[in-house]
Amino acid sequence: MIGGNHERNNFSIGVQIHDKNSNNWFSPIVLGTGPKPSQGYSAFVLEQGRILVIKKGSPRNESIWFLEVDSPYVREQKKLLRKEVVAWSKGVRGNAEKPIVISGPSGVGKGTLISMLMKEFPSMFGFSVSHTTRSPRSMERDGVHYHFADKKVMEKEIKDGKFLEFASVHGNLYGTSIESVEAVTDSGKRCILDIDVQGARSVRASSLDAIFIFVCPPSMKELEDRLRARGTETEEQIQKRLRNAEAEIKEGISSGIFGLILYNDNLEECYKKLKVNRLLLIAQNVVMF
Ligand SMILES: Nc1ncnc2c1ncn2[C@@H]1O[C@H](COP(=O)(O)OP(=O)(O)OP(=O)(O)O)[C@@H](O)[C@H]1O
Ligand SMILES: Nc1nc2c(ncn2[C@@H]2O[C@H](COP(=O)(O)O)[C@@H](O)[C@H]2O)c(=O)[nH]1
Repeated sequence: MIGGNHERNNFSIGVQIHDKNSNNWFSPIVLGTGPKPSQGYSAFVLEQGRILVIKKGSPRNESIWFLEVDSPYVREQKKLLRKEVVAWSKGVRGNAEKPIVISGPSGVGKGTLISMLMKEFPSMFGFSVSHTTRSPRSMERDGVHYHFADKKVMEKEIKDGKFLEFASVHGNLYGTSIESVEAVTDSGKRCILDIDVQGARSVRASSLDAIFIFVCPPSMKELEDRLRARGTETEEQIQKRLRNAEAEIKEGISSGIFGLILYNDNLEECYKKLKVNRLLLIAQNVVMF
């Protein structure tokens, strides 16, 4: 049941589950941010374990919401949290631009390609600033490159449902907050997410309709050279990232998560392919370059 609650003079939208066997009602963990309390919502049960919530008479570009009850994302969260879980996700009617998820092993050039795209099309693309528990590099600024977070605080925020996805990557916690994605989409730009393969898998299982791109290095030797030349990691961290890279590349190429696989050999060539294949990306065909 989705309904209005009066709690300490605050009107809020609550969710309760009815267990037919015991005839009991209980409150699940509610992940994500639901619609703002107001009157005039309608709910429609959709296939794939989702309920569409829409406000009557809202303008075409106003947000609509999905309450995920039994989607792959919710099933995954139930397993992780060992509790009953439902999740709100935001949808947009009209010509909303799909977010772009870019993954690939550390050092392959994702950040470089994203910077080029944002520099050339500043009003078209916006970067989703992730949270991480790793320490900032000398050139990195809090709130610009990452939200540098305390592990306990971030874990609590994950439990509170503030993250679209999160993963332990190379020994640190990384995650995309719902707020970070909304900040970009609310500004009318297409959101770009630079996240690892585990994160991409979680986004794929969520109801965020995105385009998924995997960036591959021309060889492991070249990847190693790029990581070393960047000079941001210790030898131990480079070795860890290279070990993880092998599994990430295997999964990136074979998992079917990614609609486009780009080889970043020559940077300019790779960037051109990223730009000219926008139509192919949108069609979500698997293309190898
Ligand atoms: N095609 C290329 N040829 C040579 N060097 C490149 C190429 N693409 C990127 N680089 C260089 O490789 C290094 C790693 O690139 P970048 O930091 O963009 O990788 P990344 O995939 O974002 O890594 P991480 O996942 O660790 O953030 C940088 O020094 C960058 O200048
Ligand atoms: N699952 C997520 N992965 C993320 C996120 N933000 C970044 N990343 C990935 O982490 C590695 C390492 O990044 P680095 O900045 O320490 O070099 C890289 O592959 C990123 O794609 C996130 O929010 N979620």
